Amino acid sequence: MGTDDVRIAVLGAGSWGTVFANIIADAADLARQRHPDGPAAEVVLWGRRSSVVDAINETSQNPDYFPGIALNPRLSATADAPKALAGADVVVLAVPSQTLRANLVDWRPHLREDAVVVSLMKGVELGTRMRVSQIIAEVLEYSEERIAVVSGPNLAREIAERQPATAVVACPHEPTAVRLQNLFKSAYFRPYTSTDLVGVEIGGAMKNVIGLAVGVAEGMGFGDNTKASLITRGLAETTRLAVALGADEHTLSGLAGMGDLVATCSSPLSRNRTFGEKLGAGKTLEQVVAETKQTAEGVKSSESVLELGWAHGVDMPITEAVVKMMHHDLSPAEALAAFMARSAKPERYGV
Ligand SMILES: NC(=O)C1=CN([C@@H]2O[C@H](COP(=O)(O)OP(=O)(O)OC[C@H]3O[C@@H](n4cnc5c(N)ncnc54)[C@H](O)[C@@H]3O)[C@@H](O)[C@H]2O)C=CC1
Ligand SMILES: O=C(CO)COP(=O)(O)O
Repeated sequence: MGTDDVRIAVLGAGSWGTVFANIIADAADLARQRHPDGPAAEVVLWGRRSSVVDAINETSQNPDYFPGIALNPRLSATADAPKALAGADVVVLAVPSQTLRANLVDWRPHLREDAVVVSLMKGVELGTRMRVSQIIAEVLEYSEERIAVVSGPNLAREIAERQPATAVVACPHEPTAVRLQNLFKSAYFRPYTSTDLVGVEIGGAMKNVIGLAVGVAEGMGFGDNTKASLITRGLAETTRLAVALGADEHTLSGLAGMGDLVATCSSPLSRNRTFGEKLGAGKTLEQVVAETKQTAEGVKSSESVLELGWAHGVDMPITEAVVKMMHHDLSPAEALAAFMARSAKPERYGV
């Protein structure tokens, strides 16, 4: 590798980690076409299961998640995390957020001293109520210019098919966000920058919770008025929480707020919406959990975001209903009745 070349490790070969690694490999090819003498980027993907790793290396496909979709042939995979991390300038994290802390403790000794870490995760940690960037800062003891987040309307399957999409790369230190924007910008993936880490992360965590509620409404057979009402009041709830935590309210009308909320709540590809839909259609929580093979972050994060709301005096009625349905045996019909019986209010209230 040349001195300006970049090595990027993506940790997590599930749905989004695989597709994001592919975006970076495609972006690197595009950059090389435009500037043949410019720095090269090498992308390596870490996965837990050797069957997935072998398939990526041998067939340039991830058959467990995207059978038939051709990944960039320059994308390599390994089941050896220290090997993936060796010399990596940029480390991208794509595991379920409740598992991150334990994984990071294992990975920490293998990270380069000056590595930049990027979270693709959309959750809030149970117990600590920490956003993912806060977990990274605590475990790795990194300063803010070395921690970034990517979030937006990014249903992995569509981007695996190289359909056009946009996202936000957020870091309080703008030059880091711009550097990452350049590494991730491909012919079909257009990242914007932001310095509002709090707004981008709360938008990502909350859209999963609201996606569960919209899914329940879908499963109960309700139509577009109900779903539009939940999306809009969900955005109000998200914005109240984010602003209470220090975010810029405009972030929540952007790609990582409204954009992701609309994509998640409209799409049968969303795992959170699908989870809610099954519950709304009458399946038991145990049945739905047993049928859900991929990560539906909102199920667990609903509890931590509700606690964040309580701690900051923020009214979060949709989140509260979701928590009661996911964790306290409230039926969808009871949740709906309680929501509609709330006291009358002006459209805009609270923080
Ligand atoms: N799939 C999507 O469309 C998008 C997902 N995200 C976010 O990306 C994050 C990852 O989600 P997905 O890749 O979709 O989930 P996934 O369920 O498809 O994949 C998760 C991966 O993590 C691995 N994993 C599970 N438990 C683990 C553990 N304890 N330690 C290490 N690895 C473990 C699994 O083997 C799998 O490879 C989530 O926070 C999600 O909200 C963000 C944008 C889009
Ligand atoms: O984050 C996503 C879309 O931006 C993916 O949503 P789900 O996790 O609900 O599938």
